[in-house]
Amino acid sequence: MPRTRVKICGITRPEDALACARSGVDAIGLVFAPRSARYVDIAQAQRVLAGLPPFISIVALFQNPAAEEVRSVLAALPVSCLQFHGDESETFCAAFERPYLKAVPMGAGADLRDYARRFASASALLPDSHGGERIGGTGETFDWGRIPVDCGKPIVLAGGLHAGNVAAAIRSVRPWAVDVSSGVEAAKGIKDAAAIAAFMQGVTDGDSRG
Ligand SMILES: O=C(O)c1ccccc1N[C@@H]1O[C@H](COP(=O)(O)O)[C@@H](O)[C@H]1O
Repeated sequence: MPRTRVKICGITRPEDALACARSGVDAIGLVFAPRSARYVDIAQAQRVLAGLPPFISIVALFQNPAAEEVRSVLAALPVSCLQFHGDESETFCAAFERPYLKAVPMGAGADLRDYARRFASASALLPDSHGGERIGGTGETFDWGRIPVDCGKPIVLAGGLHAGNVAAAIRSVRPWAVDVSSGVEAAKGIKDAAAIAAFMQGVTDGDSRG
């Protein structure tokens, strides 16, 4: 089994991007959803990425953006992957010829197999606790038992993960990757290097036992 990949989302400061790199994080997420407390504009995103060593994937997160907003970010930043966290259609998500993650709000009735069929072009599905008024980055978990063993797409598990529960989440879901924002923060948009390191240890524990 490959080790579970880790994405840390909502990076707003260069020092937090470096803390991720030093802890062995695979991907960092930049939030371009204006309603988020973790929103960065392109200039801030460029500052965040300026001192980052190579081989760390950059994920650009959007929520119901205009196509032009996505294109502006892609033109200005070395984005490896897009993340769509709203009600975007498959046609829209696929229009940028870039790998993308499609977030799935795990409210009542959410059906990951159905999403896998409808978003055949997605690289992975990202089940999360958002939906309704909750835009994402909620820090809330959902019932991991609702994720089918093989839904037809790799799973990037999100929603309320932290150092204390990520090992159990990995043993329960066996996702391709885990994604965290609130659970490694000192305050909204301000990451905590010790919490990131502890989270990485939790991932190692989840991979090594059970
Ligand atoms: O992080 C945000 O502020 C955000 C805003 C809008 C949509 C998604 C957002 N974050 C994503 O939410 C999940 C879970 O976050 P948390 O660990 O529960 O805080 C994660 O995929 C973030 O990428």
